[in-house]
Amino acid sequence: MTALLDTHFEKHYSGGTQISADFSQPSQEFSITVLFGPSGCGKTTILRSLAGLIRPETGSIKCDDDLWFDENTSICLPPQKRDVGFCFQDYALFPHMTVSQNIGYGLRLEKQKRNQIVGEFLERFHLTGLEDRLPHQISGGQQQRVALARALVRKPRLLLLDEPLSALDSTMRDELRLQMRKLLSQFKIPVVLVTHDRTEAISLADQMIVMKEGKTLQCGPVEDVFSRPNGPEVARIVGIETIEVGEVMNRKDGMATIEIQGVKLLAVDTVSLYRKVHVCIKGEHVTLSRGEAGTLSSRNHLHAFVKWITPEGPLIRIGLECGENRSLELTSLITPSAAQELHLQNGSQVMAMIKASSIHLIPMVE
Ligand SMILES: Nc1ncnc2c1ncn2[C@@H]1O[C@H](COP(=O)(O)OP(=O)(O)OP(=O)(O)O)[C@@H](O)[C@H]1O
Repeated sequence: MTALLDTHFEKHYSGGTQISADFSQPSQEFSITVLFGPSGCGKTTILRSLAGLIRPETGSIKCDDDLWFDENTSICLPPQKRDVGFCFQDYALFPHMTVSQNIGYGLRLEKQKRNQIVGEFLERFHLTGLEDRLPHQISGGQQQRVALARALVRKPRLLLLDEPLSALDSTMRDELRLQMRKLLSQFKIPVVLVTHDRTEAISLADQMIVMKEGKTLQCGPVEDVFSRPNGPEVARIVGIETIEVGEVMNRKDGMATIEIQGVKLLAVDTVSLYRKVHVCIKGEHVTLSRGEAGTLSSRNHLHAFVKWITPEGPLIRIGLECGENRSLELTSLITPSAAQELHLQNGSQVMAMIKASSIHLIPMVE
C-alpha cells in the first residue's frame, strides 16, 4: 500500500532552531499518529507544516499522489487546497455563531442539505439540544466536540489535532479522551495528533513519533515505543521510571545476569553482543509483597525499603531503595488497595519483584 502521507522536510527558524520531520503515515483508513515530546521539540511546527500554515525550507510533503510541498519544484499548496481538517488548542470557534452555524461554516451547500448534514453531526457528536447556543454558553468539552465536528464536516482526507484536550479540566479531559477514539473512528480517515501527555498518547495513538529538540528519536507502534524504547532518551521521554546503566555478568539459556549498583538482576537477553546496557524498568512492573510469599512467577526478588510514597491519579508511586546497601533506587506503581493491604509507610521493609521479561535492555556502544 502506498503511504498516505510521506513527510520529509526541515524547517529553519531565525535564531537557529531547526525542526526535521521524517515519517510516513501508512494508512488511508482510520489510524492515529501521535507526535509526542517535550515542549519546544517541534510538534506544532510539523503539524502546521502539514496544514500548509508554515512553509518548510527543504524536503517534500506528499499525500497519496499529490505533492503538497516540494522544495525542488517550489510547490507549496495553501491550506484550502490540501483538504485537511484541523483543530488547534483553543478550538477557535466563532464566538458570535451558534453551535449549528459553527459546524455548518464552510459547507457550501443549499440550506436543506446543509441543515441535514449539520443535524447528523450534532447527533454524532452528542450535541443535539445545544444547536442554538453560542460557544460561551456551552462547556469546554462541548466546545471541543463542536470544533471536532466543524473540522470533520467537510469530509477531509486527513485530520490534524494540536493538543486537542489541553484546554479542558482534568475530569473533562479524562471523559473526552475516552470518547475521542470512538468519535474519530467513525470517519475512517487518518489523524495526526500532537500531545505531550503520556496518558493521551497511550490511549489514542496507533503509531507514535517521539521527538526531542527538533529531531525524531523513535517512530513505531505505540506499544513498541512505550515497551521497547530504542535509547535512554526515549525511555525518559515516555516516562519509564528506572533507567540505569548495568553490566552483563554472565549469559545462560537466553537469560542475562546484570549488575546494577551492586545489585544483580536476571533479564531476558535481548542484547547478546553487548556488555554494557541501559536497564529500563517500568514502575507498574515492580510489584511488592511483605515476605517471600506469592512471588513464584517473578525471577527477581529484592529486599527493599520504602523511601517515599506519592499518590498519582488512580495509583500510588512508591520510591524504593533495594539491595544490601540500599544502592539501587526503583520506583513501583501500585493500586491504593495494594498499598493499604501492605500497610506501607516510609521505612517499611518489603520485597520488590520484577519478572525477567519485564526488564527492557538497551545496548550501549562502548
Ligand atoms: N516563528 C518562530 N520563530 C522562531 N522560532 C520559533 C518560531 N516558532 C517556533 N519556534 C521555535 O521552534 C521550536 C519548536 O516550536 P514548536 O511550537 O513547534 O514546539 P512544540 O513541540 O509544539 O512545543 P509546545 O509543546 O510547547 O507547543 C521551539 O524552540 C520554538 O521556540
